[in-house]
Amino acid sequence: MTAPASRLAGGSAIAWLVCALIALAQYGNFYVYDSIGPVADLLQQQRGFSDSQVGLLNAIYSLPNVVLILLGGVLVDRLGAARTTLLTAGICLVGALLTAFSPNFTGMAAGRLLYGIGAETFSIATLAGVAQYFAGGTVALAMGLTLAIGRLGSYSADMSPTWFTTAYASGWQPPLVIATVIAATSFAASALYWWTDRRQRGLLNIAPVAERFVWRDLLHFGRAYWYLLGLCVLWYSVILAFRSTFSIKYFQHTHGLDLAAAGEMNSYVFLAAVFATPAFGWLCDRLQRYAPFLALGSLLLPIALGLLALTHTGLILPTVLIGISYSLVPAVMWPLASRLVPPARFGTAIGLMWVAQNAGISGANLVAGWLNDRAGASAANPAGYDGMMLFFGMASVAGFVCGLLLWLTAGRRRHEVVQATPA
Ligand SMILES: NCCCC[C@H](N)C(=O)NCC(=O)O
Repeated sequence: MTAPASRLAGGSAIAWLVCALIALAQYGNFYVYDSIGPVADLLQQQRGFSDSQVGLLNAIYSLPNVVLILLGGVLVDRLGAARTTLLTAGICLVGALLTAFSPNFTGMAAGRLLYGIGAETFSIATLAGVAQYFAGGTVALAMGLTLAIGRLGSYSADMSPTWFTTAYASGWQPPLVIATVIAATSFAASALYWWTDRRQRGLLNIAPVAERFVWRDLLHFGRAYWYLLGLCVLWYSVILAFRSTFSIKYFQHTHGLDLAAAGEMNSYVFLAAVFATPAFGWLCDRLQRYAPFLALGSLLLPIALGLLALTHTGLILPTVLIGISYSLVPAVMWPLASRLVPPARFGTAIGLMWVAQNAGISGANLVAGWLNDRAGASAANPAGYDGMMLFFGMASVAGFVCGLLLWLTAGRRRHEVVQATPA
C-alpha cells in the first residue's frame, strides 16, 4: 500500500473533491458487487442455475484475491493510487459487461472473476488515495465517508427491484445491464479523480513511499492481531455470503416475501450502515474503547441468525441486529487494527487480513450454495435452508469467540488507552 511522503493539505477543496470522486467510484463498485443477490431467484427460474452456481458467482470474486491482494499493493506502489484506481475501475467495467451479456454460466462467472480481480485492488487504491489527500486528523472521517457512500451502493442494489420494477419484470438481464451502467459511472469518476490528481501532482510534486507486504513481519504480530484476523475472516464470510448472496432468496422462500419486499428488507442493513458506521467510529474514538464494541458487534450476528432460523419473531428484529453488527464491526475493526500493530507493519497486517478474508468469503459462498443444493432448498422446501443457517450460525459464534478473546487479551481499558501496543 502507498503512504504519502508529503501530503496535500487535508480538508482542502481539492482533497474533498478527490474524496467525493473516490466515494462516487466506490458507490458503483459496491453496487455491482451486490447486484447478484437480487437476481439470484431469477437466475434460477429463467436460466436454471443451482445455488452452488449462484454462490460461485460471488465466490469467484474473492477467490483470485487470496493471492492478488498482495500484488495489488505492489501495483499501487508502482503505478500510484490514481492510476491504479482508473486501471482497476476499467477492469471492473469489462467484468460487469461480461457478466450482463454472457450467453451462459461460464461467461458470467468469467465476468465476475474479472470484476473481482479489479475490485479488491481498486479498494486498496482508493484507501491509499484518500490517505494521500488527508493528513492525520481527518483521514478516518474521509475513509469513513467513502465507506459509507460505498454502503449506499449496496443499499441501492437491494432497492433496485423496487426502483426498477420494469427492468426486473423483464428478467435477469436488464438489472445486470443497469449494474454495468453504474460500473461505467464508477469508471468515469475514477477517470476524473486520475485527471485531477495528475494536475495536482504536477503542481505539488508528491512522492509516495512504499509500505510493502513483508512476510517476516508476520512473526512479530501479537496474539490479539491473530484473534482480530480470525474475527475478520469469520464475520465477513458470514455477513457477505448471507447478505450479499443468499438472504434475498432466503427471505423470498422462507418468509414468503416477493422480490421487491425481500430486497427492501435486506437493504435496511446497508442503509443503517451509511449513517451508523461513521457515527460508531466517532463514538469509539471519543470513548477510546474499541474491543468491547467489536465483541458486541460480533455477538449480534449469531443472535440475529438464531432468531431468523429458530423463531417466528419476523424479519424486523434480526434485520435491526444485523444492521447494528454491519455498522459496528467495520467501524471498529480497521481503527483497532491500526492500534494493535506498529504503523510500519500496518500494510502487511491489512494485506494478510484481506487475503484470509477473501479465502473465507469465497469458501462460505461455495459451502452455503452446496448445502442448499444438497438439501433441495426452495420455496417449496424452506427447511432446505436449515443447513446453510446452521453453518452461518456456527461460523458467526466462532467469530464472536475470537472477538471475546481479543477483548480479554488486549481490549481492557488499560490496554486501549495506550496507543499501538502490540499484545
Ligand atoms: N464490497 C464487498 C467486499 C469488500 C471486501 C473488502 N476486502 C473489505 O473488507 N472492505 C471493507 C468493508 O467493510 O466493506
